[in-house]
Amino acid sequence: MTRIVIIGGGPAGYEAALVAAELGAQVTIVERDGMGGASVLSDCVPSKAFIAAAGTMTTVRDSVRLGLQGTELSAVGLDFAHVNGRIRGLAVAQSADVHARLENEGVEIVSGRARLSDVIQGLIEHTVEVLDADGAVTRTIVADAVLIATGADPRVLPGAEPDGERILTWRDVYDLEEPPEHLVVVGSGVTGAEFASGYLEAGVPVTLVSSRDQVLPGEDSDAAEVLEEVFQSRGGRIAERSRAAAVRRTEKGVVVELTDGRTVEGSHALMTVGTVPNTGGLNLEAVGVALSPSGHVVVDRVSRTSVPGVYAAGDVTGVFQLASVAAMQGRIAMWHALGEAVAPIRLKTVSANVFTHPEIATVGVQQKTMPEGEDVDVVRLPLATNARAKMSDLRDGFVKIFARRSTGVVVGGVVVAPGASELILPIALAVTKGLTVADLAQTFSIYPSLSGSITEAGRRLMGTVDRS
Ligand SMILES: Cc1cc2nc3c(=O)[nH]c(=O)nc-3n(C[C@H](O)[C@H](O)[C@H](O)COP(=O)(O)OP(=O)(O)OC[C@H]3O[C@@H](n4cnc5c(N)ncnc54)[C@H](O)[C@@H]3O)c2cc1C
Ligand SMILES: NC(=O)c1ccc[n+]([C@@H]2O[C@H](COP(=O)([O-])OP(=O)(O)OC[C@H]3O[C@@H](n4cnc5c(N)ncnc54)[C@H](O)[C@@H]3O)[C@@H](O)[C@H]2O)c1
Repeated sequence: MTRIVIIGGGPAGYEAALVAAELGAQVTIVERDGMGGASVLSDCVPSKAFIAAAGTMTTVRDSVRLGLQGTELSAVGLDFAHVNGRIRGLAVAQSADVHARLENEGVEIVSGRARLSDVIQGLIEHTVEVLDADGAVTRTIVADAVLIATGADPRVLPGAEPDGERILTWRDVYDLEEPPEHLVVVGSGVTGAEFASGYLEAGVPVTLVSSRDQVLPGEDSDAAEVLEEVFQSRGGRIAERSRAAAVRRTEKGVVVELTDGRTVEGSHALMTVGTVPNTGGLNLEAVGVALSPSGHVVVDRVSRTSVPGVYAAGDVTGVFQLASVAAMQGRIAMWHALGEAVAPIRLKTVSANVFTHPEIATVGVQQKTMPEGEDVDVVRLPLATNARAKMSDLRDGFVKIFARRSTGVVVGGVVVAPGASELILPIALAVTKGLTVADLAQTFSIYPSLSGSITEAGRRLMGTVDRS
């Protein structure tokens, strides 16, 4: 029986464990915090649960525009202690579900911190040590294949070290009993944008410190523009082209010092300036596992590292920091290690969503990365022209589809809308399966529906397909 040891119980680790167990391997997973990993306990699941509560509050407040009355709709608020208590409970319950599922599938779960401990490089077997909280080795496990799935932690800006009270990382916010009087979010990547949007929707005054010309520098520019407009129209402030040099505590709150000498004051600062891969203490260099200049574990498209029999998946590889990609990299590693036929990961088909208000979902080819002169046509339909959107008073957002002019094959798309994370699926399916704009155009969508804009975009693009 092939022996597999997995270090880290996040989506990369637990999805890999499920595949390996199903294929009959003897699987041990070592986790230092809790099953589900940071994704379930502190990052993805809690943030989306908070955003769900805050979004509901905005929906109720905005329903005044649809004619709802009877209570003080425009003044409803969030009970932070309740919301955060519910989120902590939800994370623990989700972690317990993952734990139970793994146990049911026969996976051995070991609590502790693991590290590789091969004494000689190049052997066919690998050795993993498990350490307790005091650093004592409690167990040594021999494996035919090891998966490193240790994730990433918040990057700490020197001079702005989190204290868990006023200077926070995104993992500290669920301990707040009261809403911040004024939250300064430092960093406008996906994490910063989501928290800035979520807290604003929760009724908290927010200033977003963005080091770039536009928030969400990696996303579609039109989408980022819509987000900025909505954020500012709801009273959010954006300090553009502002790089934080340090964050200081004051008597009443915090001061964020910018590199150009300006300052931004608030009651709390939320640091969202990126992540660092969790490779420390794993003994990777000694075992010969190559790291990139950014400190991520280098992997190929079937999750192999530079050491035969040692695989890596998820945020520790820095490939695409998404739970879905982590899970797929983990599964692929196990299929490969256990001799199954496996296709290398196809990153061009990954769909991703920014859970702001409105949401921004993307898949495939994007304008920012498209080489000049590419044989690609684009159509953009504003949400405001969609009948269903009008009925619900949705004004901000659009559907954008990219298709090859020569063949009509759909190669990418962007949806900016409430629920964009659900609406992107037909476009993702088209990109993954090489469907054409005609396939979209000829699909019956419901009338009235937001997805009607996707089939309509297909019809518009049909007219541009090269028929020569
Ligand atoms: C605020 C936030 C929101 C996000 N929202 C989304 C989202 O909506 N959708 C999405 O797709 N992605 C989202 N992401 C990204 C997503 O959370 C990550 O891509 C995902 O968690 C990566 O999974 P992983 O298994 O690689 O690592 P993790 O989930 O970080 O799990 C790694 C685990 O390894 C454990 N570990 C580390 N070192 C050791 C060791 N030496 N021994 C034993 N255990 C160890 C850690 O305790 C941890 O539990 C979000 C990220 C952040 C920061
Ligand atoms: N919905 C989702 O799927 C989701 C949600 C959150 C995070 N994630 C993923 O997690 C990963 C990490 O995202 P992130 O947003 O935490 O990190 P990031 O590295 O993507 O963004 C950090 C931002 O902080 C800025 N920054 C750095 N130093 C700064 C300073 N001193 N002052 C001001 N700004 C500064 C950077 O320019 C950058 O724009 C990403 O790959 C992201 O896609 C995904």
